[in-house]
Amino acid sequence: MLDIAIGHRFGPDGPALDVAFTAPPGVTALFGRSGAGKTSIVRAVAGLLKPDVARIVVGERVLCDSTKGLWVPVHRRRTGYVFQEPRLFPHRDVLGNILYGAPGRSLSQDDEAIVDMLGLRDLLRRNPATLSGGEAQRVAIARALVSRPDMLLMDEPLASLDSTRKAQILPYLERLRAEARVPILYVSHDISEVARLADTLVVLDRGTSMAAGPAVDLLADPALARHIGALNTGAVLSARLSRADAGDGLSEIDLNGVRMLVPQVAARPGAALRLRIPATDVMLAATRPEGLSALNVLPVRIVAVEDGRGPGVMVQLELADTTEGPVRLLSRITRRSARALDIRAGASAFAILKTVSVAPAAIGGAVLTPSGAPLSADGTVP
Ligand SMILES: Nc1ncnc2c1ncn2[C@@H]1O[C@H](COP(=O)(O)OP(=O)(O)OP(=O)(O)O)[C@@H](O)[C@H]1O
Repeated sequence: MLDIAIGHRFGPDGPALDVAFTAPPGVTALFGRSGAGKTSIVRAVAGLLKPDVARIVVGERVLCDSTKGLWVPVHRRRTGYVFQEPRLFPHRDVLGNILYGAPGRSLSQDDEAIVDMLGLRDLLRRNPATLSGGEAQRVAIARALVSRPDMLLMDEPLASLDSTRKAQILPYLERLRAEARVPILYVSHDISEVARLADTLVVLDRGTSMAAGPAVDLLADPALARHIGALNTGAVLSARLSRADAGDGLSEIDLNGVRMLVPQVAARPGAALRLRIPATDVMLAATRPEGLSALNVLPVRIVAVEDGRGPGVMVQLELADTTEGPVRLLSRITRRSARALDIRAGASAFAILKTVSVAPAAIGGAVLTPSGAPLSADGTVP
């Protein structure tokens, strides 16, 4: 459990930070535009920034409570910090970097498990200068974990990597989420990363926490689109792989009884998948369109229409033919189209999804290359 309340002002006329959220165990993503206050929160949790007023509790440990004058210094906080750049020590090999906080010690059994989880076994004697950006970042994560932190702070850990390296390291982070027993505070401005990794999402806007809650719910909340950004809003759905090879490089997935085609997924039938469908990739039609190249045309019911500030509206939809629980999507269309199609709550319509609109990098639980091709077993792009 993570309990954070921070009030701070950077100088008399400087920007203010006023955030409060509680997060269950797992990955909590801090998401917001540049200057929203993400790094300041992480620095306050680490003990590097002393807010004017704050109460920060990690699990059972109170790290800071300004009403009681309680302030645990940085070196006693037991937080592991991973920065955007790996910041490895160039004069030590990988093993020396991993054990930096424990000089003279060798890898314990638990450390060995961390090394294996992050795929570093064959790199232990390498000089950091010879590592790829993704490998170096995995070493930085191992170094943070080996110090046995109560909490892992990751500030844009993938931001300096290109999309191929990102795709390679994401499965390790998914493993970390599953296996690390510590809460993870994860800063990112990449919504597909957030959709893939976050259990809890905290949406920040100009120093204020606008919303905090389950990532799946918030990412699909039409009312939050103005803070998340229309381009970033989209449904995050759980699906099962029904046919890995549905021909033509496609797989068939099952969304509570509704079948959908996506770029081929490298997993066994029945595998659980996490799917992100950006609102801007969902079109609407009042009648079933004919002669369309899109493979996924799905009958839907309109749940809500949320007016934005610009020319667009955010439409919340529910798939009509589900056999189990409801499946909700979002569609962003222009206000003009909404009027022309008479889109209003309760009406029926058809949602049109192009297969390519299911971004491969946004599919969790299976590893795909940017082209949609499956990764080879060792995580490299074939
Ligand atoms: N030490 C400081 N003195 C003055 N202003 C600061 C200081 N640290 C941060 N700020 C300001 O506080 C605001 C929040 O900064 P912060 O770095 O937390 O944002 P962020 O969401 O992490 O942004 P980015 O995505 O660009 O890293 C910004 O306006 C920043 O300029």
